[in-house]
Amino acid sequence: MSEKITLEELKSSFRDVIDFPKEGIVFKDITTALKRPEIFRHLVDELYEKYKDLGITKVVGIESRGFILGAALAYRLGAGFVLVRKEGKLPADTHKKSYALEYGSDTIEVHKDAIDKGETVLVHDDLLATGGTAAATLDLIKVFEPKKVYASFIIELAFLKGKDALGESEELDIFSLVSF
Ligand SMILES: O=P(O)(O)OC[C@H]1O[C@H](OP(=O)(O)OP(=O)(O)O)[C@H](O)[C@@H]1O
Ligand SMILES: Nc1ncnc2[nH]cnc12
Repeated sequence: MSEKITLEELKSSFRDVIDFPKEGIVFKDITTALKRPEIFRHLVDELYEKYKDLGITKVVGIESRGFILGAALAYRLGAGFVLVRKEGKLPADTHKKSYALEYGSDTIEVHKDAIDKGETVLVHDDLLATGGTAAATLDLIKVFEPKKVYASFIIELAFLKGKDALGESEELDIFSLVSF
C-alpha cells in the first residue's frame, strides 16, 4: 500500500526551474519527486488504484518522461507497454504525427503493430501543459480503433487548458494526480 503522502507534500516534491528550456517557461522538474522512494511508490500506487479494474491491456508511454511511470504502471496492471517516440527512433513501420507543445514543436511515432483493434488503452505522460503532445498521441492511436482510451498525467498545468485541447468525452477519460 501507498505510504501516507499528503497532496501538499506531493506538490512540493516537484521543483520549479525558471526559464528552462526557454525564457518565460517555468519548468516543472519531476526528478526531485522520482528520486524519493516514498514519492515514486506513491505515484505508481495512486495511478494503479485508479486504473486497476478497468481492463486496460496496453499502457502507451510518451517519450521520454512518460516512459518512467508508464512502464511501472503497465507492470502493476499486467498490461503491455507501448512506446510513442520522437521521430526517427522506432525501427519498424510507424504511424506519425506532428504537433506543437508549450516550448516548441515535434513529431511522434508509434509502431503500426503496437495495438490491436478493440484494446483498452491507457495513455500516460508526466505532464499535461498545452495538450499538444497528448492530443497528437490520442490522434495517433485512433487508427487502432481501441474500445476505450484513458489518459493519465502526474501533473496538469491547468492554466494552459490542456484538457480542453484533448476534449474530454465519453470515449476519453482524462486524469491528473496534481494540478497547478
Ligand atoms: O502539453 P504540451 O504542451 O504538449 O507539453 C507536455 C509535454 O512536454 C514534455 O515533453 P518534452 O517534449 O519536453 O519531452 P521529454 O519528456 O523527452 O522531456 C512533457 O513530458 C510532455 O510530453
Ligand atoms: N512547464 C513545463 N514543465 C515541464 N514539462 C513541460 N512540458 C511542457 N511544458 C512543461
